[in-house]
Amino acid sequence: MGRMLACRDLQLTLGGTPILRGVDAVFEGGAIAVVGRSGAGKTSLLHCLAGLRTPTAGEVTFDGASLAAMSEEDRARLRLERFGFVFQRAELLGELSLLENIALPLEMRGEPRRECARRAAELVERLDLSDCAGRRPDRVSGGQRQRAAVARAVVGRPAVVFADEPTGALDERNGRFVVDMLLQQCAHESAALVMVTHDAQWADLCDRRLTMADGVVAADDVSSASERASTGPQ
Ligand SMILES: Nc1ncnc2c1ncn2[C@@H]1O[C@H](COP(=O)(O)OP(=O)(O)OP(=O)(O)O)[C@@H](O)[C@H]1O
Repeated sequence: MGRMLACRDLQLTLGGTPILRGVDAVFEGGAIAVVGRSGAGKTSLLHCLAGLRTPTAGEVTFDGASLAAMSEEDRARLRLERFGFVFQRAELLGELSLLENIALPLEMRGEPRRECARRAAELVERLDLSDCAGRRPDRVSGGQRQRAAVARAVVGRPAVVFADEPTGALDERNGRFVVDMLLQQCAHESAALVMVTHDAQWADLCDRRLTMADGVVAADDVSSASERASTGPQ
């Protein structure tokens, strides 16, 4: 895989305060954890990479194209068609069932109804949501909501899934289940995963760990999970 997503000398200043102070990184696929202390700039980096926020200086490119050079409409299309998102709280639409929420990105793209329904049903099955797919988000557990958010993020076969503290609202057991599902589904759909987390145990499950400190990349390591995988069984 080539240089799918990259940023060069990325800077973000908000209200006169430098938040990102020159971030260089290349994301070529696999699962990347973005870690670091509170306030280090993890969420700000994720928002810039995903085209949700315009950096003050520097550049983000996706498949070689600069996000800043695109019109807002083209960036919105990029987010809808090539990116998937999972936030700390699932942010599902309360008036729709889980199944309808999962199908929504495909419907917004104007895909045929039958295909939307087929694909959403496939994700419901894969994420073990069959029992509650017809219910609204306020009638299911936090773990089920977050699994539906994972399904919605991958339903459109994105190139990159951005997850910001996807387990923040869950207990450890449900958190582990959601991270496992997220990793599994991204691998299944060949999507890269960029996951902001403060939790070292989730970062260890990723292939790579980008450590942010004070608005810059302090370390960029291959994580132990990936080293174990490449070493193979002894
Ligand atoms: N709109 C804003 N205006 C001014 N400062 C902001 C704004 N948004 C965020 N910040 C500051 O930018 C810094 C980085 O925030 P960011 O949310 O990117 O960090 P983070 O590493 O994700 O933190 P956390 O782990 O607590 O979520 C923080 O010091 C935050 O207070």
